[in-house]
Amino acid sequence: MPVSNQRSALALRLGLPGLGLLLLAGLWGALAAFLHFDSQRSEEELRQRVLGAASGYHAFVKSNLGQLDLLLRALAQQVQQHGRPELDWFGQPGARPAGLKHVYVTDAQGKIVASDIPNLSEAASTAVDRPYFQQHRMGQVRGLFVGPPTQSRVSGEWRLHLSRAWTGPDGGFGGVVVASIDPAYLTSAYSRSQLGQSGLLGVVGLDWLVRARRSGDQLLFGESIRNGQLYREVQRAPEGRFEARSPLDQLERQVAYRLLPEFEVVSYAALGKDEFLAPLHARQRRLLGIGAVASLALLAAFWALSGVSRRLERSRLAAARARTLFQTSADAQLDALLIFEPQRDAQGRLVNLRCVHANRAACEWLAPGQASPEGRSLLEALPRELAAPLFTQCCAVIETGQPLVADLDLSPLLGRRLIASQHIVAVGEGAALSLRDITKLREKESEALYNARVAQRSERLLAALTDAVPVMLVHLNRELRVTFANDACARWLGPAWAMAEGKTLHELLPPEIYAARLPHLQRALRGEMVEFVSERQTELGDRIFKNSYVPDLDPFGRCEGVYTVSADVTELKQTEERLAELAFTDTLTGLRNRRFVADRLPQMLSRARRTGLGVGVIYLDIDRFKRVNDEQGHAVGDAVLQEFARRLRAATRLHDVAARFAGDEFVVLLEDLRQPEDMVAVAQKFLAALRPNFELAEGVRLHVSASLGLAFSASADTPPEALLREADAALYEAKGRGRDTYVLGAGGAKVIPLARG
Ligand SMILES: Nc1nc2c(ncn2[C@@H]2O[C@H](COP(=O)(O)OP(=O)(O)OP(=O)(O)O)[C@@H](O)[C@H]2O)c(=O)[nH]1
Repeated sequence: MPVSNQRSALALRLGLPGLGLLLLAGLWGALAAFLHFDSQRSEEELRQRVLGAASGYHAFVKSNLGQLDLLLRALAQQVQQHGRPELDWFGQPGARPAGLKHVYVTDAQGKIVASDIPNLSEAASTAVDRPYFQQHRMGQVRGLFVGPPTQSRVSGEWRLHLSRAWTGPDGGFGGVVVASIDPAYLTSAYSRSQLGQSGLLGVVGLDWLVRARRSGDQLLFGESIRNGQLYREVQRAPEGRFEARSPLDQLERQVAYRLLPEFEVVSYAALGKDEFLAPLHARQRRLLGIGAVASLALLAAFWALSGVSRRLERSRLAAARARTLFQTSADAQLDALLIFEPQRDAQGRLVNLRCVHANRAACEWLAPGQASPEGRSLLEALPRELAAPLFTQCCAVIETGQPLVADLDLSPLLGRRLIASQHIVAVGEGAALSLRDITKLREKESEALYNARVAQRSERLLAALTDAVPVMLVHLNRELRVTFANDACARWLGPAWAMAEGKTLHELLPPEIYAARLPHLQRALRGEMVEFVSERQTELGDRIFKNSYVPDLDPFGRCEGVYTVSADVTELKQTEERLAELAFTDTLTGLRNRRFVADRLPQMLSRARRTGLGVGVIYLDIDRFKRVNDEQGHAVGDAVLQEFARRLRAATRLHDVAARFAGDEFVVLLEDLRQPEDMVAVAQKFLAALRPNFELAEGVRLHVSASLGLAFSASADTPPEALLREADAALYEAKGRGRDTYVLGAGGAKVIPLARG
């Protein structure tokens, strides 16, 4: 990040909270100053108001006491001059001072000698016990004495006695003149509008008994305040101002007082501090509230502003990171990327495109060996043959907003093969061009196309082959569902197999055939190669098939299905059978041959064990056959052999075997013989069959005889060779006996029981 950006970010990060704190400090500083000033001003106003009130009250008290004093002076003078006072004028309107209740005069003994009190009782007509009388009689008071308030014995009302001594005719103490006033009158100057509810007006004597005191509606008389602050203040100065909490009502007041030395009283006025300063306090609370709300609002505003600034900063950082990331990743990617912004003329026509970004691949592909296109116009930065069509395409994309995808052959420009896939998309007001190297992709595509064609050809070939071969080819998946069946299946197994794909073998095969095939299929699905031969009826008749079940293994050796290959081996089997037949047949005579005897004789002996019947072997040899050959020729010899064979076969039962053993030797195998003698009848039958002359071709007429050796056995334990040897030995003996006869072999006859049951 550039250094200037870092500085401005730091300034923004620290500046906003700093500014907020500064504003807060300023706000609270101004508020504190104002509150302080306001408080000072209010307290000063309180002081001035108290002083004003005290001053006014002082004048009120002084004036009223002065008037009463004048009255008492006049009264005392009148008494002194005339012996008794004239009190009638007190009753005249305007003559009686306000607040004055009564006046009376006492003699030197305290007896009330004149009074405006009507019907004064005897008990009440003396003032000898009154403090003011005693004070005057003792000569302790020279002027007006403002006595402490007393409560009337008669009415119970409070009275304040203002008294003055009068001088008797002898120049001594003559008595006192007294004016009783309502002490409340002294506080009648109390103005609620000026003093409020907790203000105070009061007069206290220097005996520190309250003459009268009013606060709000509360009046108080005669209370001692010697322990109060006023007492201490008056000791210090005759007038002054102080602040104190009243012990009487516990209210804090600003008090101003002034001594009236001529009446020995102190007048004082006070204002309740809380009440007077209540508007100030309310204002202060209001202002503090406003200050708190303003602070909160300020804090909230700055918090929001810092939040916005932090978000802005984060966004700016994220944008810078994204820009760097974009630049790095764009340079790292293999695709070429260019971003253009449009440049328009005054009429809004798109006249040029300016490249605002080109990554490394773009520089290498589109402007090889030249300066980066960044910051330059498309038409200048890129080779003309490339720039002109690109300009047209980009303009079209910008104007229509439709992306454009096309292939771009950069081979001529680069001198090497490079096919690029070109994508142009509208980005903002401009366009982004990206190019991807798809040379290999295109090569692979054409290779794939070629391979697909080859594969199609191979597939067609395979289909032609599989359909042409006389083999049924089927592929089954693991669920034994047909995925492929060649045409041969439909030809042999019926039209259902033409659409066998997707069907299960269970659906396609008759139940008994399916049951027979299933074990083989299961073995093949386990990975085993299975081969077997089966016969079945097909559309082309009964056929024999050689079946091979080949497991379809994937590269990991897992069996995914089974290929079944069923080849029609009917002809092959028939050929095999024919060949087998030929192998067991003597070609000259058509009888069985020596190999057949060797194959069948052991089987007969095995059967003999189960049936309990015997097996017989008759060995026959044509007598003096050599002479026939020699005299008649070999062809006649063959004809003799053929005729001999014919007569032998005719005389042999169907299940017995007549075979030419070799040359002129024949063997007949007999089964189910009860005893050796049963063979004798057969031998005689043979000899009888030979007896008629042999009528041969070309008029040749011959008498042919044969010698027979007979052997018998009813035991499977008898080796076939031994039985043949025994028959051969018997034949040899028959030859020795002159030929044309038979001999029953002795060995077999002796050891084998001839008959059973
Ligand atoms: N024509 C013809 N002659 C054969 C064939 N096989 C063997 N021979 C002849 O059959 C004759 C058999 O003679 P032997 O059995 O040895 O003697 P034999 O003349 O029959 O006299 P005995 O058997 O002692 O009565 C030989 O001359 C053989 O050449 C054949 O296939 N065709």
